[in-house]
Amino acid sequence: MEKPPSVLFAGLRFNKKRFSDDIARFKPKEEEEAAVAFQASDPPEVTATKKSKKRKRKDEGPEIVEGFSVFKSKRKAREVVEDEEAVEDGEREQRKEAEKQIEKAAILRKKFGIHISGLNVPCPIESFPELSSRYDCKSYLLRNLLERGFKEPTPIQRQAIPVLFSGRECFACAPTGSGKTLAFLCPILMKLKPGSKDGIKAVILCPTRELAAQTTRECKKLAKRRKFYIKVMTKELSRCGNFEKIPCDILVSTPLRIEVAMRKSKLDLSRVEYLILDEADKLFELGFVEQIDSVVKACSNPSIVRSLFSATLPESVEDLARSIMHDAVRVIIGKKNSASELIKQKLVFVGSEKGKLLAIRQSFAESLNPPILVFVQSKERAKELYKELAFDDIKADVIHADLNQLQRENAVDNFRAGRTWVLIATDVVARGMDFKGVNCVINYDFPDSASAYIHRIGRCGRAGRSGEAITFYTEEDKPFLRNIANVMEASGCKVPSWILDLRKLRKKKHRPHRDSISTLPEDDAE
Ligand SMILES: Nc1ncnc2c1ncn2[C@@H]1O[C@H](COP(=O)(O)OP(=O)(O)OP(=O)(O)O)[C@@H](O)[C@H]1O
Repeated sequence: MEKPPSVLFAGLRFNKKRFSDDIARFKPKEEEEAAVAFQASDPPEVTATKKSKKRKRKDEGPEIVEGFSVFKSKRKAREVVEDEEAVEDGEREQRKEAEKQIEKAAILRKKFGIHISGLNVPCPIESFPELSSRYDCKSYLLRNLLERGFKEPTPIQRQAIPVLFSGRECFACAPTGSGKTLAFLCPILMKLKPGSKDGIKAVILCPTRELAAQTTRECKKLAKRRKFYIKVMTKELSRCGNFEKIPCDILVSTPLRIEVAMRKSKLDLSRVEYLILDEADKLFELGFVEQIDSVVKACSNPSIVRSLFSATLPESVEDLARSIMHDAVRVIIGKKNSASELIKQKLVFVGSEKGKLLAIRQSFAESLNPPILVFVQSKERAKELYKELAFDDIKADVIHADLNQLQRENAVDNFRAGRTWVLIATDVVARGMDFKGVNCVINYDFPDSASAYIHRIGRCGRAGRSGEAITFYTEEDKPFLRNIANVMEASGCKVPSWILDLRKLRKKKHRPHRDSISTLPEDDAE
């Protein structure tokens, strides 16, 4: 099993006074060794060598007291030389091994576009079975991964699993649909003992109930064949659940519900070992940040491992998080804050609100390739567009925050099952939701920021599949085009040069008042 790097230096105990001359001779080497180990990737084999050496030295018996007899000191001198040689050999071997591991890690990272910062970052895994050889991962988990059809780890999984498993805190930024969920669930399941009676051991926070429910489902599938208690925080649980009696190893919640539970129910988070903030940049936005703060405080276990995951992690969020994290590792896959390269992105000028309705109808008439997700700016507009499309013999549905939980769940389930072809949505499903096989995302209303754009279009082009994203824009949206165009260009899409020449805008959010969506003349629409 992988051990912290400090183990590498344990066991070397010299009588410094006695061997001061030798120490002087060895000094430069020690420094060199420290430098190598600082960069080293926790090579497990190296750790093992050192451990056995430590044991051997202990078995050699008590140290000989200087000046005890001439015979003994002669023997001692010979032993010292032998010892030195052995230490030199060991060190050389160790250094060679560490260098090999560093090289291997560098090759893997280059191959998979993994960028890291932080000291002593564990080597990425080459394959899922390596979890078992390197970390003693139980066979049930490998079996579950295989059953889900996951043959190879994705780049974020290759790096984030070893990082979290070895107890390092972590910021992770990887494209939408690249398997971040499994990257944090795997190490949690590997590390925790199932069915513990002494409280919640892992907390996963997500910005929406839909995402919390999805993550819980994913976690249960991965934990199959093990008696983990995995719970999603429902409204009832948060208000009147007695967590002293409810067995729970892993708790998934929105920030609001967990905060209510901390106030109203007996929710003790002091034994939590893993705290994951999924869609972390959203969780650090105004409206969530106070709740997050109280959860972070309540997770008071000194050895807690906290981590942030998102497809978009602005510097401001990293700075804020860095102030609470210890010795965190930063893992970026590909280019930071960029859209998935699997999505073909297109900007379409529609002139006005009326133009949008014509354009979407025309697009559906030409080729309707469901499932299609259509994003609008507000719940009012979602209802309006739904009314319009309902006339058109298209199996459409709508999801927004005005629906009750059951209606929201039904909308998601029907879309997942293919009973709904077109789902009209607000940003409530823009983040994290994994609708399998969405072919096209239409931004009916221009997204309010570059990160909103990345997450919205990221509902297609997931898990290696291709997708298409169409963004309508009007005269009013033109000044904000450049933000989106930059994202498009960074992910390899063609963008007209005039857009890239537009002036940079200071204002990041764009949420204009828009005319209502209707084919009726203005007066009739009133
Ligand atoms: N190793 C793997 N091999 C194949 N598919 C995988 C693998 N890991 C995860 N997936 C699948 O990839 C899809 C996307 O995964 P996930 O939802 O975790 O993405 P994400 O990176 O969290 O995306 P988002 O940023 O949108 O939240 C899921 O359907 C998941 O089952």
